[in-house]
Amino acid sequence: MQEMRELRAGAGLGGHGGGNRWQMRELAKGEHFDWPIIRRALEAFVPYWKHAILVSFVILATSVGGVVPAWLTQQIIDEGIDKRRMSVVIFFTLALILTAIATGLISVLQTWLSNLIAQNVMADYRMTLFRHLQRQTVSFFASRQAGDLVSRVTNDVTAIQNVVTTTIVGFLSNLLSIAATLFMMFSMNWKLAVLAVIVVPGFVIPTQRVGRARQELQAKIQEWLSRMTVQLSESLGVSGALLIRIFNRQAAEEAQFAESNARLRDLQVRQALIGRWLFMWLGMFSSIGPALLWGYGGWLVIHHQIGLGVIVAFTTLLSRLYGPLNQLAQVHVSVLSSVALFRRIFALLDTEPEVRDGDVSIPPNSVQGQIRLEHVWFSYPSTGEAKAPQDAPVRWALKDVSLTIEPGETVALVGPSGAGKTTLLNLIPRFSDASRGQLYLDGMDVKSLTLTSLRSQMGLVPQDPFFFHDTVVNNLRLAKPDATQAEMEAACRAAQIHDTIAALPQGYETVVGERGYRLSGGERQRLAIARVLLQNPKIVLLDEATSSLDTVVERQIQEALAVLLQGRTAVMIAHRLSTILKSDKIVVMEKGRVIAVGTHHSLVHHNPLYTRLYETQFQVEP
Ligand SMILES: Nc1ncnc2c1ncn2[C@@H]1O[C@H](COP(=O)(O)OP(=O)(O)OP(=O)(O)O)[C@@H](O)[C@H]1O
Repeated sequence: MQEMRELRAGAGLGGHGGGNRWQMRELAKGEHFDWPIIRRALEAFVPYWKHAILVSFVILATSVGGVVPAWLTQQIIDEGIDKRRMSVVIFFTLALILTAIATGLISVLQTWLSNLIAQNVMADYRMTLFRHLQRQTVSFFASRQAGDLVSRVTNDVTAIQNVVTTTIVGFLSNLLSIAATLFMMFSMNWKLAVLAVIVVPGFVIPTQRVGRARQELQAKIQEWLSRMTVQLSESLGVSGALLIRIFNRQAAEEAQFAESNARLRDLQVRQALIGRWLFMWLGMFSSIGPALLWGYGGWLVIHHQIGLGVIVAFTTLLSRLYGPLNQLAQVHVSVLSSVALFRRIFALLDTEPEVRDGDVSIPPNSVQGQIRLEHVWFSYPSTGEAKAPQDAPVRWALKDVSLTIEPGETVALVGPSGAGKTTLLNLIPRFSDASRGQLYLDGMDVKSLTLTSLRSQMGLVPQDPFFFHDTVVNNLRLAKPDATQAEMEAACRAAQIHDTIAALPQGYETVVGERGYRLSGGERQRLAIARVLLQNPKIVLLDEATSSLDTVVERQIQEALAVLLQGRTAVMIAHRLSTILKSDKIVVMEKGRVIAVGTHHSLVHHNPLYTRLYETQFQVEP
């Protein structure tokens, strides 16, 4: 629930409007003025210091420009109209028009500059985050929700816009506006200025209090809304609907919905009323303030202490005092919500990649393909929601695994679910590093090699191969960017997939993947094999699909595999008897340990676990 709320809070911060302020307040809850974070956040603005200085001058000009019309109006009334001097009236009227044009132009400049800074800082952060995420290991992504990461890179960063416009520019322009207004008021008439300032608490305090009450209600509304949304999406989805009907939960579901429905209704009525009272109060005050001004100011005019123009000027200045004061009173919320946002961004930036790059670069296909594991132990780091308590015993996914795979050998990893087969396979391309022990490629410690050169030596056929939403050609070219059409077709022929691709609507130019043309499981596997063939690595890592396939597809895959394995070192998580029979060596794993190594014949009647797997799990082709 908390995570969802964080997501929502992050999601909405880019926009403007009523809910936005609530979300900022929600984010700011429990936050404090964390100076190191504020300093680090400001560092991102350093490259744009010239723009920042310029924008400060522009804000100063807008603030001063905002009070000038009040002074000009006073001049028109007191020096022009009152003294019947038309030339003065014309002069100051023109000045009024020019000021309006000038402030309009300056405000455009301000918007342009502040957006330029915000968008640049945002683009910098997006790039830094994306680059940083590219350096993370696969298990980093396994332990996080994809949606959360996407939201950090998009929404959290988008919220930086808010930091610039609301927090920095807002703070500065409100402060300067108030200063300019007060200066103007006190220089016109200090007595009236004091009266105007006395009225301030009447404006600011109720707005603050009612604002807080509204936000608390809004928090409750959001909570009930989210409960309702969860219930709706669960109960109106096929699986949920099925579950509800099987367990006869319709009545209970209705009761639950009725409760959130009623709560929402009551809360929203209350929220609407709170708003009404505030508007009534503010409406009243925005009339009472000027009324008091007119009353007292009128007395001063009658006693010849001020001109009529001063009162008129004061009434326009009043709005320039109360609005900014109100906003300034809320600035701590936007500062704190910005701190919370940057804290989230920095937390992500500070996660060190689990796998560090080595220095030694080996040319592609220069290795023999010997893989050696020496006393390898591995435990998955616990992160996020799955974080284990400090004193919890380490859960080893691999325990003291020692194994040598000779060049050109085909090795099948077998074992029950959770035995550690995938974990072992993932250590070879360094998707993760062993917690203890060493892994060698041709006698070289894999940690000493650069990740790029290490990975270019090996091809991977995962259990459920993934293709980008792109053409077949571009998905194939991931393996070899300069592959010619002929090379690609040759690889696809060898992998028994050419005919299938040729028959697609646009042949090799058909878009496949996520929302493109859906290839079947067997087709995906063969296309993945073609991709590895194109890459032509010395080492092949393969996670065989568990699903049963029909005879034709099965034969096609076996033929494709036969080509793939020729002259290469292969480590396969095997599920099919035919694959296992073809391998030179079978490694039997259980609970993270290697319990036996041998051929099918040496194991089948001598290793009880292997015998059991053989009898129950290995899929025998029809
Ligand atoms: N990302 C992860 N985070 C934490 N634990 C994990 C992670 N992936 C796997 N494990 C745990 O590590 C152990 C070994 O898992 P692994 O996936 O290597 O087994 P496997 O033999 O490949 O199983 P299967 O045949 O079901 O895929 C299991 O206990 C599993 O729960």
